[in-house]
Amino acid sequence: MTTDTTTKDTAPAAPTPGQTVLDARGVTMRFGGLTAVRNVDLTVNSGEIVGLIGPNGAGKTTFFNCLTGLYIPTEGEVRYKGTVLPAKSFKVTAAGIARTFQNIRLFANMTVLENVLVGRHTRTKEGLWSALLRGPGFHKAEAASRERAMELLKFIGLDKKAEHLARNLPYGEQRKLEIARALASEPGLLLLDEPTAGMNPQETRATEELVFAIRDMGIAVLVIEHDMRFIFNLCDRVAVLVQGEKLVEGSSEVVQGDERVVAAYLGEPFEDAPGAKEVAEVEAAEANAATQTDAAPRKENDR
Ligand SMILES: Nc1ncnc2c1ncn2[C@@H]1O[C@H](COP(=O)(O)OP(=O)(O)OP(=O)(O)O)[C@@H](O)[C@H]1O
Repeated sequence: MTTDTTTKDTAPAAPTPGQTVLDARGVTMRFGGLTAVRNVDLTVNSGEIVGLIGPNGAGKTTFFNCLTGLYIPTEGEVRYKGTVLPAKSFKVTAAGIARTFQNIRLFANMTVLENVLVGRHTRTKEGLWSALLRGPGFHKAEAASRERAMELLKFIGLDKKAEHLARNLPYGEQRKLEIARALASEPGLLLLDEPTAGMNPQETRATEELVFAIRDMGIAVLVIEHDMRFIFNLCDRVAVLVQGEKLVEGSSEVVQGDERVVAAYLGEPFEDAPGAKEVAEVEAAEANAATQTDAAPRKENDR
């Protein structure tokens, strides 16, 4: 284990290099008779960007929900920096895990800045009475929060639109704003659920750069995405879920070259896959039958 001898004058989220930030063990989630996630182990270390991929319905979002206190896993344990996570999402955020959602969840009628300020509530110490009475402590805390929120907006390139209503932002910027709001809770681990969904190639490329910059700020990242180019460019490690189970985990090169992943993702049987020969025979027989039907003379009552 590495010993940290540096003084703590850096950003609060900066972890010890190589430290295990997330440690999920044996996570299983059942909904009645359906096992959406089965016995999944996954770690994320500081300084890492880890990808989670898999076909639709593989259990990726359910796994995220198990990590963030939205679901209590049927079995298994999730630790953040060595401590078992509480089973409430706001406590998970306070512990240091922030997330974005597959479907944008902004406050559409609030400004861009206000949306980020909402994300800071787990980091402000001022309580309800302080907020209601609006004493000096409240004003100081509010000014510090606004300053940090503006820093984050500058970081993601939305500072010039701080006073715009969230609903008036183009789609790609709304996704960025979600990331800024998640960062406002000063996480040590950021979970991104399909951050480039609906984006054009330029926006996707910019998001890639943004995720690298977030990692460089000392925040570990776990990202779900269907855009394979994005994932393989970005991630130090990629885990593949198929039907709730982890099929493969490794570097981008290892995962891309794994024929089971290609088969699971593209639904194409790989060479020597069980049943591949039978499928080929059936397809050949069907093609043959179709040719014969086309060639056969029509009967009188077919007209
Ligand atoms: N709350 C729930 N109740 C019952 N079944 C659920 C629930 N949430 C998810 N499921 C089921 O669990 C399985 C995994 O779903 P999940 O959304 O986690 O997959 P996913 O890999 O994130 O898919 P996608 O890539 O399409 O978002 C699916 O069969 C889904 O229908």
